[in-house]
Amino acid sequence: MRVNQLTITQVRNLQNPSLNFSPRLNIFFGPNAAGKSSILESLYILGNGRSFRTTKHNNVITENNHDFTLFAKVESSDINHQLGFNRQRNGDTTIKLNSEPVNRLSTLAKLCPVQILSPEQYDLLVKGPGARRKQLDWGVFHVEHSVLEVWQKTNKILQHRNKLLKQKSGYSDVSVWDNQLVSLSEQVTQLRQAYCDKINPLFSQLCQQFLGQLDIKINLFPGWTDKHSIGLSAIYREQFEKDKKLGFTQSSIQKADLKFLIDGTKSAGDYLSRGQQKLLITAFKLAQLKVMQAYGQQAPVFLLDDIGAELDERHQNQLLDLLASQPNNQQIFITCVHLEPLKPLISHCDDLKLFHVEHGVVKEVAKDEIEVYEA
Ligand SMILES: Nc1ncnc2c1ncn2[C@@H]1O[C@H](COP(=O)(O)OP(=O)(O)OP(=O)(O)O)[C@@H](O)[C@H]1O
Repeated sequence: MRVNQLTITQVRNLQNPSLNFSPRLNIFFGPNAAGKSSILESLYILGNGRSFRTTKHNNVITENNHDFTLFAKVESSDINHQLGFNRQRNGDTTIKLNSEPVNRLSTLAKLCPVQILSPEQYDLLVKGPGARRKQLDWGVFHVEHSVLEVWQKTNKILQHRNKLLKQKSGYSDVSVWDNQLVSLSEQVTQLRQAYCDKINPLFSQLCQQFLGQLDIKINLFPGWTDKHSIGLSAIYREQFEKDKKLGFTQSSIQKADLKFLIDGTKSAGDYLSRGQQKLLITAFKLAQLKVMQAYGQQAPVFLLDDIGAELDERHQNQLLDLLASQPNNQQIFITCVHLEPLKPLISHCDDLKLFHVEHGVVKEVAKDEIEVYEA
């Protein structure tokens, strides 16, 4: 998938730019607080319906305005589409695809897969399991769209079961749902496990590149522990009284987690330095990108926010080499303050666009003009 054109209206400090992008590499450079990340935020919203920086949509709307609008021309599976996204301060959202209203965010996600690596995500290992599960499920969905229906059914039954548990219903009433719940939970787990099996060799290889000889792998925790291999049905039977007391199902796909383990046992979050954790997350995101390139319906747009901020020179160069070796159908958007470290990537790539951003004004700059800005 690629974004060919984007018009941004009333997003943060941006002065309503209308931008034509390169299908390969787009670099936004300029001083702090210029508006660079706000452009990536707009691209991210196109594919996810929400920001990666805030859970509050209203923060994205330019102060003293009522709404923001994004209008994009995108190419998805070789078909051109026009995509519009408008969000009002009162929460009303209108999404239009080729002038037709879109009611489901999953339609956006299928059409415009967007992956991001930003400083906000470097603490993924030490955050709660929810953030890791989100990353996992994002990857599973983009390799196997059918998982969405299974998730939705599973979550509906879980909600119903939890309601009965809260009402202190008896075992016979609650367990009516268990067979179906177990079967659906196993389907979700199988798809998650299949994704982990796909990503692990690519992830380990990238970790070796970034972190040296450490043996790091991803392990899926399905959401329950089955020490005696009794199966989920028996676990539900065993845990019923405790579930009833708590008022919810303790063992479920909603408790799943991705464990990043060193030598199969040590938790990477407890063992690695902050810097190493950042490299691990970078390797994980790149592995997700590679899985999608290999198995997904289409390659996602890859956003790299503040590329120079968190990595030392050697690792930044490794990342840039990896970006330079991405396949031709991989569209990349990068933000940075200074272009100097990116010069090898810039000279290597023929099909790139550079944009200078300052005080919310975005201006396309030719390769031979950049010295003026870097002076
Ligand atoms: N709702 C808003 N309305 C107007 N301006 C806003 C709004 N929200 C944030 N801003 C301002 O927009 C500017 C753009 O921030 P942004 O994070 O996009 O810049 P940046 O170029 O990525 O900066 P950095 O290099 O420091 O990460 C900031 O000055 C911020 O204070």
